Amino acid sequence: MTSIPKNLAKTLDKLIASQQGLYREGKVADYIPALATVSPELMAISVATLDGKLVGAGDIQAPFSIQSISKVFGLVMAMNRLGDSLWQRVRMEPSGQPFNSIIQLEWEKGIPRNPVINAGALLVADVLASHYSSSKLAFLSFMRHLANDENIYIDQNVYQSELIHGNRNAALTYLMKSFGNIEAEVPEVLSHYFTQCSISMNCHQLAQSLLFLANKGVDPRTNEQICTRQDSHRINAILSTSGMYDQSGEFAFSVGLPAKSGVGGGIIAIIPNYGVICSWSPPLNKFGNSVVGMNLISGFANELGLSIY
Ligand SMILES: NC(=O)CC[C@H](N)C(=O)O
Repeated sequence: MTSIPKNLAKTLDKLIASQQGLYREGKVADYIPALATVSPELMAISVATLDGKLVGAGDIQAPFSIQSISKVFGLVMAMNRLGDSLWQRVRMEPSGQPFNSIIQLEWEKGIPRNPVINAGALLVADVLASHYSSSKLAFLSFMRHLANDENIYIDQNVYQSELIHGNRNAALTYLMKSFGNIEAEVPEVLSHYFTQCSISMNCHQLAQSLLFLANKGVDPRTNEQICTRQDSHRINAILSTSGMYDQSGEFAFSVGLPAKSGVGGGIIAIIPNYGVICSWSPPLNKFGNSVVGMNLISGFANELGLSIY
């Protein structure tokens, strides 16, 4: 069991100070033009613990586009709805390819490698779109419930930008549909997926929302079972092997925590039986992971010796 440092706030302040200027090593995502308008200099880190501490440093109140971090929440909803039959439509293997790659999907007959690359998340979006009468509303309600904040919103500017520039995601979904692995109409699936990616949240909200994954599926603030214990272990396993895309091996090697990144520059990392870290800094490396965000999480994890391996 990890020992909680008394001076958590000081540790986080020092980490933020150590990263000044390093955002220049990355590049803010611009394939979704609305994301390119965010200041590259913003950065934040939050840590939420199972015993109710919430500590942060930097721009912790600034909302950002959660992008692929939303894939974790979508997966929880789909696992709760479908149970084990979900795994007949999507696998749980690392892809060894960029997050939006198409090439593997045809070889593997429209079955995505895992639910956190785009193909897999679009498959999950199809599950939600076909099993909820209003999946977008259900998703937003789920996020508001977990964050305990009714003000969490969908950034319409980002949504429109994704819709206009979403040809690759459309191609992935049509390809899966051609193999019979998509039930709803493709535009409906895309609309759900872009909606969940366009949700804005800050580091404090994201860290708190994911505490259940560090606590065997139970939200420690309310004792509510958000997913089964087995599913929380499975999700953490998928995040460990695939959550940082084609840099997941390096992240496991150097940090050793289940994690998920998004092209908005956010990263969440689960510390089992302890809490959740969320970091944010918009400039990304070539894998689509935040440069400074990774430094912040690895700095914290290494200082406290948090690797699960
Ligand atoms: N890695 C990501 O955050 C990708 C999400 C983004 N909405 C996309 O589909 O390309």
